[in-house]
Amino acid sequence: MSATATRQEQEIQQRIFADKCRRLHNHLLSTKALLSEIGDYNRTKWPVHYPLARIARAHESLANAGTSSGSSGLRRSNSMLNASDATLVNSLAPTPVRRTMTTEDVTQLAADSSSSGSSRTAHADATDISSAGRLLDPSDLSVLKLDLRLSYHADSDVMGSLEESSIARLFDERLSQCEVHIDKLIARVADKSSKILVTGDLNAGKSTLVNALIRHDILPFDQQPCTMLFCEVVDASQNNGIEEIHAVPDIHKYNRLDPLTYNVVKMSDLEDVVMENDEQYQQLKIYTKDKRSDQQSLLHNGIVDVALIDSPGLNRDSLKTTQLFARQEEIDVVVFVVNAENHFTLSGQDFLLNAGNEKAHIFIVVNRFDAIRRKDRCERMILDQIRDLSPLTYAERDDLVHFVSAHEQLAAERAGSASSESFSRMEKCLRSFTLEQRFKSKLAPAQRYAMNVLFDVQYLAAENVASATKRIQEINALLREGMPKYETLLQERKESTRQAESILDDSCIEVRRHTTAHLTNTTLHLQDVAEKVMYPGLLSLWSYAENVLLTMVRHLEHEVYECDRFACFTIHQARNQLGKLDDQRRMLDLSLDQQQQQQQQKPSLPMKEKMSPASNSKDEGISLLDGTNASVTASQLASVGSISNALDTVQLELSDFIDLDLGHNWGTLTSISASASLTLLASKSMAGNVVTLLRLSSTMGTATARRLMVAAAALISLGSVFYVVSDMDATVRRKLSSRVSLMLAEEGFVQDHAERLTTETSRAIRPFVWHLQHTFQRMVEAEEHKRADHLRRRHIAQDSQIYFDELRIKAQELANAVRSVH
Ligand SMILES: Nc1nc2c(ncn2[C@@H]2O[C@H](COP(=O)(O)OP(=O)(O)OP(=O)(O)O)[C@@H](O)[C@H]2O)c(=O)[nH]1
Repeated sequence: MSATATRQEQEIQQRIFADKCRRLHNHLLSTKALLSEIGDYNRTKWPVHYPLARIARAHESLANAGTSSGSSGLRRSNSMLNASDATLVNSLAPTPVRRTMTTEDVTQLAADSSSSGSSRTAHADATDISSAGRLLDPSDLSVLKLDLRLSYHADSDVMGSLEESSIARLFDERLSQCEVHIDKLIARVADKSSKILVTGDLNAGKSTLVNALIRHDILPFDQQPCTMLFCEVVDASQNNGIEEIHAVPDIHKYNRLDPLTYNVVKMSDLEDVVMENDEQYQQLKIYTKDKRSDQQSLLHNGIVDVALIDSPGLNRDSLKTTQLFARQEEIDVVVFVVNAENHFTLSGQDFLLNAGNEKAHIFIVVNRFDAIRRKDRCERMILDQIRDLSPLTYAERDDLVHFVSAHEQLAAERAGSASSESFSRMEKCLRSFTLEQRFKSKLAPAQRYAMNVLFDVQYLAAENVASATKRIQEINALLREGMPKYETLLQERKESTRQAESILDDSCIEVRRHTTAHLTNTTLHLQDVAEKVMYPGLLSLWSYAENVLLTMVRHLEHEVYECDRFACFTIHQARNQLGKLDDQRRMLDLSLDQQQQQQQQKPSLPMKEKMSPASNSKDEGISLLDGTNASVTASQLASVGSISNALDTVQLELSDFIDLDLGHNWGTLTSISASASLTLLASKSMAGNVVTLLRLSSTMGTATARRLMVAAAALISLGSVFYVVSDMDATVRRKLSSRVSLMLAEEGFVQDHAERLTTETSRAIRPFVWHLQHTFQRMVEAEEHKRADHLRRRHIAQDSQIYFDELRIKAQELANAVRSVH
């Protein structure tokens, strides 16, 4: 193939690659937007349900399996792996990019979530969690898994104590981390250059390898750990062809054109800076020249700018290791250097697993192979490890796993002899992996990460559809079960209110009826009362009249008091009846509460007890129905004093003592005045009698007859006077009783008291009716509030069900689009 054809071929390849970059870039942006949207939804609408309980069960089953097999936890050491480590590593292996979740998967998931301990779960559980309490659930979640370093027990309260909101917060943080990482991936996809990170355990020969790759003894190497900071080696063409070393304190601020952002280090000082760096510099930027041609050199290759980054050894210290873990996110190719004498240490395994979240392919260089006596055995053992740690790398081991000696290569270079075959092949493969298979080295990691994120989103979306469906079913059941209770409550409220009003009305009517009848009867029979007063004689007539009056007043007072007592009794009875209604209400309240408790099946009884009606202040009205403070005494109702006051105005008058109208007791008069004629007896008044006699005498002719008549008239007058005097006590009683009756009638005595006692009765009973109505109202409102809350929660669950179902489809479509970039 001619040079022009090659160049044209390269240009076509570049354009195809650029198109893939653009498409992947867009898909990454969409994935990030999706995560951001989920974060918003998680924060504001529906705390995303996370399948913790399932993970806990998985952890427990793994722990049990671990106990029986005697496997140990993760240990950080340089020792070779033993058999149990290999088992563990197997369980830690990262997931390959998984197929998109189908509708059947979601259905299965929904079924799983509603039936705990399903076979699928049990199967996944047994292999998903590490025995170190670290959450690893590769069959379900990878990128969005929450690393809750807890020692779980499915039957312990740990899961319960992790509030939904706490999980949602942790999940939100995880989403944010993923968004940040996707930003880095976007930047990496957009970056035209390729970054190769050379990493591995301490003293694996990383620096020696970099030197060998650039054919330049530039990086210091030593038997002792020596690389203390990241050293990025790039072609001097990126620095106007000038070989220079920039020591950079802050890599984010580094600008080659701004000398303030770095210090230039002399080549002679490089070793000191690399070995003695005490956190002064974050990175060295080494611009160097590779004398070889574009076809041979990795740094200047005619296709992309390449940076080789030498890093401090993995197990140098935790800070450096953490930096390295963070750093590998922004590089395209990981060249993992393994010391052939040590194989993969646990630190190396950890790093590879972490990197495996997005990099399916890792370029592995097994260095110091010259020092190995039984090379085939070493090769076999290391490949076995790789198979477990990075299956896709193992699958392409011919291109991606190389057994070399960097030291020998450098020696050959110094001696001017040819490179070893193994090293040349390794270089060729690395060049191909970095330059020609740029999709695999640069885009595939981003694609893989996005696919894993989108699979996790689909998984969680399906989990949440199932969870929302379950919640809707639960709420529907609550609403269904609650409806008869609510209707009963409404019915009870209506009936009780009707009964309470009826008790009040009946009581008032009864008190009014009784008071009216009783006091009317009393006023009609006042004279009978007066008759009980002893008459002391004519001389004490005045005080007798006073006594009569007082006795009547006392009697009236007493009868009013009796009416009051009747009212009290009626009120008491009404309260008892209302109390019974309130007892029924409380029983109803209690039964509703108990049913609710049973429905909720919450063990937090103390809280519930506080809420129960028996101890709840909401029933403060109960006290109104009990005890002495509630009893109504007659004195509270009766205003008998007002009767005496009213009758105080009754003054004794002369007419109270003399009654000239004798008709009312003529029989008495005839016994005293026997001489009166029958005609006269029929007369109605004293004056009329006398006048009649005088008229009769004038009509009689004889003087004797006239005398007789005069005498008779005089006798009658005398008899009448005698009668009046002798009947004076009866007159007093009669006159006073009628005067008092009249006055009471005028004053509206009976009506006033009937009205007063009716009002008082109503006033005394009404609060109890109100209390009953009020407490019923509160119960109804509480029930309605509960129902409204259920409806609100159901609405949210329904929205979420739709949202997560759409999200699942969206993630599925996006995953398909990401997958199509190849
Ligand atoms: N036998 C042998 N020795 C090697 C090889 N490569 C490197 N070494 C030696 O191993 C020691 C460590 O080499 P370095 O290149 O400093 O190793 P490193 O991984 O960069 O070390 P740190 O940066 O300190 O982690 C040196 O003494 C090298 O000479 C090799 O292929 N074969």
